[in-house]
Amino acid sequence: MNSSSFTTDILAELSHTLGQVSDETADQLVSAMGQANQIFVAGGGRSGFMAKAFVMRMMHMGLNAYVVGETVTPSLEAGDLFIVGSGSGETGSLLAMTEKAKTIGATVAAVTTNPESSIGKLGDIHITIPAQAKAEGASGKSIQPMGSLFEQSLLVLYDALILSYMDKHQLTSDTMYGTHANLE
Ligand SMILES: O=C([C@H](O)CO)[C@H](O)[C@H](O)COP(=O)(O)O
Repeated sequence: MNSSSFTTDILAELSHTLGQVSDETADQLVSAMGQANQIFVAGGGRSGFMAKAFVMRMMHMGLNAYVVGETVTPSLEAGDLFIVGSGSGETGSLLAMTEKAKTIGATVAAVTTNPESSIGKLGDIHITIPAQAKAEGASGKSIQPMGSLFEQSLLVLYDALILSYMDKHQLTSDTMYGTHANLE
């Protein structure tokens, strides 16, 4: 098979997977983004790359959003929003952070493949992306290796949340471009 056939298959997987994500829970997260003083997004490995992309867009929209683990990221406080994206919902460092965020009094939003996972169960808001998680093996849910389908779906979901927030707050690409980095 050539790469364009694989592209078609990947897009079909994304469409099928994201078509099953609940609008209701996604809307809950968009509302929480509007209410929080500060927003923290965590993710490991490739899920962490998607967190960085999401935080960049939230910054463009004027939100106080931070990637967990960066040197300039401040303290989480009670009432802040902590968003964790983890396909397995079991990554140890993320589980420890989620437990701490909960103890501090943050609202926890968990995006995982499994609401019954250790991280999923801690979510005040839980969004389920019904993709294959990294250690699931040949699940039949994806032709792609490991957690690729989850990680791609996570980026598209995060971008959909951005569009929803923009729509609710009458933001445009032009206004957001005003906060884009000018040292690049
Ligand atoms: O980078 C990843 C790996 O390549 C799996 O495809 C994962 O995103 C990373 O290991 C974090 O795992 P999850 O917390 O299960 O998303």
